[in-house]
Amino acid sequence: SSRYVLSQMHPMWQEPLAIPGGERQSPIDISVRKSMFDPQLKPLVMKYDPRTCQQIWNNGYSFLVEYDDTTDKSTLQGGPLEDQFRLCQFHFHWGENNKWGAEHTVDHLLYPAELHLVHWNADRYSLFEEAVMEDNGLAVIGVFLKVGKRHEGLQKLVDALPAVRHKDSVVEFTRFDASGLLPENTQDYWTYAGSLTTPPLTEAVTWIIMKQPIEVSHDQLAVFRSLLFTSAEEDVQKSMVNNFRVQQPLKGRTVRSSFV
Ligand SMILES: NS(=O)(=O)c1ccc(B(O)O)cc1
Ligand SMILES: [Zn+2]
Repeated sequence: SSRYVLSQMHPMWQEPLAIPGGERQSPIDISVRKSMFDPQLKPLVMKYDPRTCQQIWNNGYSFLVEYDDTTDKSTLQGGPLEDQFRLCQFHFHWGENNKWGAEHTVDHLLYPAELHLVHWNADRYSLFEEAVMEDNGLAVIGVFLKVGKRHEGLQKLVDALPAVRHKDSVVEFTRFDASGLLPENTQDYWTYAGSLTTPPLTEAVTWIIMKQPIEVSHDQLAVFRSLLFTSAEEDVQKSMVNNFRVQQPLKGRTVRSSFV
């Protein structure tokens, strides 16, 4: 077909000028030596029920694996959190090559991709849309991806991606265990107060960034890059790559660690 596939050299969208508050924006670089060990941080407790997994949706920024969050079947609690949060979706950010793509960095170390498991505070709010406006409304677990051996748990998801190649496409996707995407060690993490990294950029997120990355194969990551930012009707197709936000000022925030 006469369609062109362009790879973008810049993050996916221009930064809006004024951001609400702008005091706790994400993503950030995590300086290991400047983070503070907090012995009062509790173990994280993830209880994800694969039966709550519903579909994959290409929203034009990333692909979202969406969960039924109308009950307390898939939850996150513990760690820095005082309340119980419900899993509503997970998605990824990645680059056009394996040199960059993640949103957070650790001592400026770049990873090729980053997984975000998005949860909202169901003890205090009744809908995600409500919680997204509150400073204790959301909790997002970030997991770095590095290129190495094939990730068996990811393959079912990778095989479904061609069905959501274009923006606004949806495919049924059920019985997927999100905990299979977590690293073996989920007790070593950094946590800080931040924001969504795509519009509406609201400062509602308690970030929990895992220290241990997961390994995925080069070929698995290459399938992410076969997705498109653009819908099927558009003449010029744009590869969905570099869908990460530029890093934001720390503005005096402290990053705490659960480990020494
Ligand atoms: N990239 S992120 O995890 O900060 C995130 C999560 C959810 C939404 B959203 O539902 O608009 C936007 C960004
Ligand atoms: Zn994200």
